[in-house]
Amino acid sequence: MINVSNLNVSFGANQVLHNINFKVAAGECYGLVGESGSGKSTILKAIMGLNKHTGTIEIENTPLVNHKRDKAFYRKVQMVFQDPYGSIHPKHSIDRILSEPLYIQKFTDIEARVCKSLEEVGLNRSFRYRFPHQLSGGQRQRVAIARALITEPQILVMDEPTSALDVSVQSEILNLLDDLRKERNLTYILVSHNLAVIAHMCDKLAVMNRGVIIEEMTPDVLFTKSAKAPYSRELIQASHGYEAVEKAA
Ligand SMILES: Nc1ncnc2c1ncn2[C@@H]1O[C@H](COP(=O)(O)OP(=O)(O)OP(=O)(O)O)[C@@H](O)[C@H]1O
Repeated sequence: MINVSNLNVSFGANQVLHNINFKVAAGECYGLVGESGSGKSTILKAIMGLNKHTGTIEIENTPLVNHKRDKAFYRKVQMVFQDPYGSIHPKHSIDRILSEPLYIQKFTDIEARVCKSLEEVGLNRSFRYRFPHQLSGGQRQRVAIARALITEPQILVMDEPTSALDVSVQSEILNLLDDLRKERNLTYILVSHNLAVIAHMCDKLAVMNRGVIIEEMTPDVLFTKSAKAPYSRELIQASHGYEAVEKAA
């Protein structure tokens, strides 16, 4: 479904991604973990065409050209950001926020789709007439997820989608994302610094350090502490998230 090969990104003389290679199968959740500054967000931004890059990014065996992304791309791939307050327009009603992508993609049954998408993320219809500042952080992230999914993309790319939320709300949103993936056979790429989140959500993960993928593994490697690379072992040892993983196991 997604095939990234020899991806390189530089900002001026500073090369921040070095030969990144990974594949994500349809219906899979692929995690990216690593310290702050390791290049996780830069990979997502390259996929979304938000920064210049070299190398190849293929979606369903079709290479994306340069860093430009067209309407057909956004029909297939959508992004959910860390901060729902920053990613949805603060002065637009929820109805307008959810309707806009439908108009852009030339859907006709807009009202029915808006109501259905609110229902799917656990918000009732009355939310249509509210504004972002009237919602809690968790409700705003539900709206951001509804907006990302309203045009029925196949792929969601997510950058720390729960880290701006209260701990009590984080698992609700993660469970919602997990359920939606299973219901719709969606493909996810999920960035998180929290190994417990990645272990809970992902089928496979890549450990990153300084713009390089150090090791790819399945979540059971986190549970069994059987990472191969010394850096991955250190990251797992150092992670509070890993303690949570151990407790949950
Ligand atoms: N627009 C930019 N201009 C210059 N340097 C940038 C830019 N965006 C990112 N970088 C640099 O690229 C490197 C990787 O950043 P990136 O945000 O991808 O890391 P990250 O792993 O997502 O970190 P975090 O977990 O803190 O979000 C960092 O050194 C960062 O300073």
